[in-house]
Amino acid sequence: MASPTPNRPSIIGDPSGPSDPYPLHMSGRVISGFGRGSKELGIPTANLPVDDTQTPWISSTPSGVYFGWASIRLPPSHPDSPPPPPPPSQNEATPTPTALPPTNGFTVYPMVMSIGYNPFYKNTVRSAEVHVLHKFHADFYGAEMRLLIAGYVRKELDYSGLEALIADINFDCVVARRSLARDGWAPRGVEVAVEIDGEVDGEVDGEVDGVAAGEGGEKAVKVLRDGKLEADWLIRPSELGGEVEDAEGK
Ligand SMILES: Cc1cc2nc3c(=O)[nH]c(=O)nc-3n(C[C@H](O)[C@H](O)[C@H](O)COP(=O)(O)O)c2cc1C
Ligand SMILES: Nc1ncnc2c1ncn2[C@@H]1O[C@H](COP(=O)(O)OP(=O)(O)O)[C@@H](O)[C@H]1O
Repeated sequence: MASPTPNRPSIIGDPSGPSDPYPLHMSGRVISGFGRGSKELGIPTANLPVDDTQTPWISSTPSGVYFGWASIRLPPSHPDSPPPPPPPSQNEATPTPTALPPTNGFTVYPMVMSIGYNPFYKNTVRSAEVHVLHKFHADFYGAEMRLLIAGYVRKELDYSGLEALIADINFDCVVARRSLARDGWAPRGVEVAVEIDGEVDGEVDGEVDGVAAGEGGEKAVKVLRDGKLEADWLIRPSELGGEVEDAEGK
């Protein structure tokens, strides 16, 4: 049984971006798990159905921890739902050149996830569980979620205790944030925000809201607007349309 993994790198991959076979895609509506994430770990995870007819790569991918981007279409009733776009102005002939393309009600967040059997809990069914690196003010069961999985962090482990599992997951979150907060790993055509707790690539070169990164262990938010990673899958899915359903898919 494992203790928290010692001395592992806090940043993964070349600054230029993911390498083969990444990025991988996955999507579905958020379903319930065993209810342990929030209650036992303090780390909620949004589960997606594991279905190899929809997601052919999933049966051959190693169980373990992955990181990337989650795009979620929250229902209008959700407290974190983005405001609807303003109606087009009569006077505005062409959009301003800096305008970002519409995201069709989806918002893109950094995420870290586990695919596997959770050996600490000895699950018998393989699950895919996403911890979105964002503080939500309500659950979003039933919401449509799309994933762009950018890389692999580590294999899943059994642990000597809950504290060791939590410590490793918390470090996975650091790895995901630091790895994603680089233009080569950020989605193109959409603004994303990543909370970071130190310098990335030598300096925090995006817009920083709040305190300077790394000061006194406090976190800063790096806003990335110049991402290079092709991410149409997240923000302009071809089959978009239809009603945005409320929680639980109702
Ligand atoms: C980033 C991340 C890493 C994880 N690593 C492990 C692991 O190494 N071993 C393990 O048994 N479970 C691991 N888990 C799964 C948690 O045990 C799981 O999220 C928890 O059991 C909650 O499950 P539930 O949502 O079904 O209630 C990980 C989860 C996340 C989000
Ligand atoms: N940051 C977050 N990341 C993932 N899920 C979140 C987050 N914040 C709130 N949630 C909600 O919490 C649910 C997961 O809670 P959890 O206690 O792990 O239960 P379950 O076992 O049903 O997945 C998600 O389905 C989602 O609706």
